[in-house]
Amino acid sequence: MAIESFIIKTPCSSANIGPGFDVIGLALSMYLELHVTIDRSKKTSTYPLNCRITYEGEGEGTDEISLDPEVNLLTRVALYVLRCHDQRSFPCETHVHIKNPIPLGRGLGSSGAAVVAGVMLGKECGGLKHLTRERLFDFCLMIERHPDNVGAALFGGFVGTYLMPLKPEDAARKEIPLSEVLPAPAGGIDTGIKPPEPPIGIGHHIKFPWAPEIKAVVIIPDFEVPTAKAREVLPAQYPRLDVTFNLQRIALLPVALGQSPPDPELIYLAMQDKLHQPYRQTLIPGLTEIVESMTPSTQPGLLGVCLSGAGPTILALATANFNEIAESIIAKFRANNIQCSWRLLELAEGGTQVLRD
Ligand SMILES: Nc1ncnc2c1ncn2[C@@H]1O[C@H](COP(=O)(O)OP(=O)(O)OP(=O)(O)O)[C@@H](O)[C@H]1O
Ligand SMILES: N[C@@H](CCO)C(=O)O
Repeated sequence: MAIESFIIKTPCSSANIGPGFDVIGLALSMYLELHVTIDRSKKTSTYPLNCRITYEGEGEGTDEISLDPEVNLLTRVALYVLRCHDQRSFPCETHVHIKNPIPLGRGLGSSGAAVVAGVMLGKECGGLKHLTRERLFDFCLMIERHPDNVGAALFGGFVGTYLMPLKPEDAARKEIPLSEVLPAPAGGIDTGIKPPEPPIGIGHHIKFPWAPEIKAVVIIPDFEVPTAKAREVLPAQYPRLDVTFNLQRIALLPVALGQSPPDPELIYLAMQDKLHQPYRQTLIPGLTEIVESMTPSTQPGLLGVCLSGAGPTILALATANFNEIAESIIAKFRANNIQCSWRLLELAEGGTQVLRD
């Protein structure tokens, strides 16, 4: 067949869910889509690396989204996977049309979704059938070092994620990133040299049950907080009491959110945090007030509220009165001169899918 086409569909995600900093991820029903066409009848291409990128959605036409395949986050990641398998460029001629409804830099895992869709694009374009989802997770972790968003976007559902310590010989490899997020994927600009393959089994995940009554209200402020900036405000060390506070709640969280019918008081308690939200208040005016004032007793239907990922989006888990809950949070942001939009989302169970006719 001269023309091959497929769609890669990856959910957005909310990380942390309060106490589970860099551990817990929740895949939600807003999807990044890549509509890919490979026209193998073409023997040469005028596009760099044989790849034409078109884009619609969040960030369209801005500097944040490059249409150069060596620069765009999604295609850079795909090239990293291809180059680890001795393929220097995309098949001739590849067209990737990106449809992205996930707002950038808002705490809904836009970069995690781009990284996951990118590794899947590399696998599909390269015909790399041997790459399992677990192995693709290793590739994702070479680019986005915290596993919560990428774990949820790749595997779907409500997940706990964890990293295995690198072996001493891998930790000594200069090209294995030890920082949180690489400025460029391992291997970087094409030097003609095969980039370093990720160590095997860097990251793992476990799926938790999710009560079907629970929906996610996401309130999205109209400004960005880049994840790197939201990590810079965190301290290098924490008081023991604060760590214990989070450990006690993270032990409750997966049980509390899996029980049907949900217990609002238990969930509210289980979603509290002292490790990242108090520090991020400096970047997100109104955050502490929202988290402290929104309770199941003041808002019927509400289960719990937290910062989504690195923010500024607020995640409210609820079983009813979604509109009232969203309006109440929007009013608190408005008092700080911040405008918001909101969406009602559901658990995205399946993770990243590749759809073919
Ligand atoms: N579909 C995409 N295509 C290309 N680049 C993207 C895409 N989605 C996100 N990005 C890149 O990722 C950056 C946002 O990443 P960042 O980690 O700061 O925020 P986030 O992933 O939205 O939030 P969080 O990690 O807190 O959930 C954007 O500025 C853009 O450079
Ligand atoms: N766990 C990460 C998620 C953001 O990508 C953080 O809170 O910084």
